[in-house]
Amino acid sequence: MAAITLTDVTKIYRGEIAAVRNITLDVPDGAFCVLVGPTGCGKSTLLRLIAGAEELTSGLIEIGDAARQSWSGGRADVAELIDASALDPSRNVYDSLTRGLRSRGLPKKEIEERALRAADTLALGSLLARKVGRASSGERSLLALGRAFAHQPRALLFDEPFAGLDPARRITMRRELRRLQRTSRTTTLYATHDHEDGLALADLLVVLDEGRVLQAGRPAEIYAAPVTAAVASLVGHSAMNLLPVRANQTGLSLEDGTHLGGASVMTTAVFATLGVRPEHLFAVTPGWEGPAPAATLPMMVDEVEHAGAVVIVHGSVGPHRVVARLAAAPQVPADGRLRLGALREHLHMFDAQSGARL
Ligand SMILES: Nc1ncnc2c1ncn2[C@@H]1O[C@H](COP(=O)(O)OP(=O)(O)OP(=O)(O)O)[C@@H](O)[C@H]1O
Repeated sequence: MAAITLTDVTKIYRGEIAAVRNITLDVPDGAFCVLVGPTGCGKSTLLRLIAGAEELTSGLIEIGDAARQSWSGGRADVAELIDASALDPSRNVYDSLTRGLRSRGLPKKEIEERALRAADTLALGSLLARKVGRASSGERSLLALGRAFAHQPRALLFDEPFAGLDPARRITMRRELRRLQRTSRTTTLYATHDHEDGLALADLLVVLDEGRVLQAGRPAEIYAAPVTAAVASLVGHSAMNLLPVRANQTGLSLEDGTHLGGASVMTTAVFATLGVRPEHLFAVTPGWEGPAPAATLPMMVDEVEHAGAVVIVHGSVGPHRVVARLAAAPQVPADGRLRLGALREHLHMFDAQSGARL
């Protein structure tokens, strides 16, 4: 297998659209790297550059001992870009699984062995004679995975591979992919909008925006200490609540003067952005006996949504929208006012101007 090293990689389309800007990144051999970021942040372009399907504007891409400074065409045995929607619907599943192997001229017996092993692992054995066009979208996603791992390239590149699947199927496929990747130790890059995918799958999580890397590291580190307010809003089960505050020794207050507590949070007076994740808020109801909150948000509740194991409460704190994910439905008084608390270790402070973590 192979490590992937990007040095100062830039892609500018038509001389003006900077899709990828000066990206330097090391993906260790055998790692599962997830690229997350909003639409248009450059995820697909980066994968296509690594696959050799796009010409680099500048920089260097190394995959093991194969390096690319200018475009010379991708080599599927080096880095293969997997796309379930690109499967030919008129082929049968077996043909589809083996196509890339045949074009590489591998011996017939090895092709058969690899294909049957992949079909067996993914429970596709009973579908081998079926036309791809007659397979369900979940089966096609499995087939795309099977092809990817049967080919055994040095690196695998996935671009939103499970985008069309229902949530339950998505989670199963995600687990399947992670299992196959762990077994084969194939260096994998996986692009997604879904930050939960990133948190669940990645050894290395890379947060992109506007063609740049905002932060790269272990998912748990990025979740616990996002380097900027922008990263905080891009990584988590849902976006972090961000509130502009004035902070000093006496605590945190909103621009309308509402005091939020937080006396020991900042020692110097600053204009800042307070960040707190929805899942880190709790309802401080009368008779509350849990830990004392370091800061409290007086919320005017406008919607309580029951979402299975959690309850999602929507409302506003001053003029700002706030969301809380609570373990149980809170008792909201008739006036709609609910005090939400957060512990010190769950309060994130960012510079109001630059967004940098304070
Ligand atoms: N062939 C192209 N020609 C011109 N501009 C392009 C081309 N491909 C992508 N872009 C632009 O480059 C930027 C990055 O696009 P890219 O598709 O890489 O983003 P993305 O993060 O994968 O988005 P999405 O999540 O929507 O797939 C966008 O502004 C896009 O419009």
